[in-house]
Amino acid sequence: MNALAATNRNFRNAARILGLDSKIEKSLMIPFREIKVECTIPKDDGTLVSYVGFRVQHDNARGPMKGGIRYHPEVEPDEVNALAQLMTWKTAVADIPYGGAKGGIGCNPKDLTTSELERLTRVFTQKIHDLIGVHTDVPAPDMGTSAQTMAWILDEYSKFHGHSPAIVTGKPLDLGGSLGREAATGRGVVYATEVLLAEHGKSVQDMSFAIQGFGNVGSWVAKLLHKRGAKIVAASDVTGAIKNPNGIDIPALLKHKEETGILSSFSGGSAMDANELLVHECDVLIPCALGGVLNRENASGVKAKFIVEAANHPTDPEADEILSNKGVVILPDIYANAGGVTVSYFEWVQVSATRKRSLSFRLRSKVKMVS
Ligand SMILES: NC(=O)C1=CN([C@@H]2O[C@H](COP(=O)(O)OP(=O)(O)OC[C@H]3O[C@@H](n4cnc5c(N)ncnc54)[C@H](OP(=O)(O)O)[C@@H]3O)[C@@H](O)[C@H]2O)C=CC1
Ligand SMILES: O=C(O)CCC(=O)C(=O)O
Repeated sequence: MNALAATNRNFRNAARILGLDSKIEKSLMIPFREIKVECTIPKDDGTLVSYVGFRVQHDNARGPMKGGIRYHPEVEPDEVNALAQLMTWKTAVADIPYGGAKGGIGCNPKDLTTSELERLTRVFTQKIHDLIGVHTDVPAPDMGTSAQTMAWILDEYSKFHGHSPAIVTGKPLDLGGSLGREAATGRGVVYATEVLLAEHGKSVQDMSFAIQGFGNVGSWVAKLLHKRGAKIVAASDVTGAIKNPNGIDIPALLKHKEETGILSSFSGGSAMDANELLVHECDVLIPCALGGVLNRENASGVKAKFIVEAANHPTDPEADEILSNKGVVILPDIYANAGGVTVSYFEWVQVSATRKRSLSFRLRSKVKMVS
């Protein structure tokens, strides 16, 4: 199902349960602003290449709009709209004073060199700099982007608006980033999983896990679950999946992924098709990659008793229904993966407070000098 149709359908159901006024319901389904920009850059060999960048600002009733920037070939307007809407609900569920936004560029970052990625990020920032702001819309990393991407945005934005460390979160520590932001989404997913299992009289040590995606979120989930004694029986990235019924040696897999970038060539397990991971024998399935991966085609084959949505909207509403009828317990994305944006909020407050303190210090020094 189309990502926006799915998100709207879930929202309409929630609005019905809440008894929300139909006019408010309608207004909350229309984004505050949709931005679409052309980003042309010279490649390293001098040829020009063009990409389309998006930023959707969904709602700011509760505070500045907040959400990641994704670099992925499948980035398109409906998906970004859906992700922006989810950010509004997520920041509300986490009770942090933010609204929701999301952005992205339809590109494959693996096909671009570091200098090409830098140029692309800077051009995108030039195109949207007057529509984002430290008190209006604050980007962060998402799929295919990192602290380095945030550093480029910060630097480019600051050329127009003066040094503005609060314009992005998830930035490097040296630029005012927060300790723990990189691990925060995965850590939050693990905390949420522990609480969910405890409610069902279980613990992570008793359970077997399958993890789809081994990037920022998936690798931290695997690392932290493994540390707690959980058995991870399957893991995947875009190159494929591996399984080991006795439990994968996660530190060795992390090292292998870091060194080769290819999870599926890991020798500590047997290879399996990436899609098979979703229907693999396990107690807990944790999708940590793309949206819509659980759908009406594969939902009836899911063996897991629990699904923790670390990715954004990994479960189509149709799959939701099939899985719920099977008694599978699903922990929704807007709760399960809210650890990232929560630490982003701390980073933003921290850097805003530091800047205010340093400005007032400079002002006091000036006043002293004058008197
Ligand atoms: N980063 C954050 O703080 C937050 C992220 N999220 C959500 O979590 C999800 C993952 O984000 P993040 O970890 O940051 O992204 P990354 O880009 O760091 O990692 C994405 C991972 O997914 C893998 N992948 C891509 N396509 C497939 C596929 N078809 N099958 C299996 N694996 C696949 C990638 O493989 P490969 O390594 O080979 O490229 C990579 O390992 C997204 O839905 C994102 O919106 C939610 C909240 C916050
Ligand atoms: O940290 C942030 O501001 C946003 C994280 C994000 O994009 C998400 O939660 O999906």
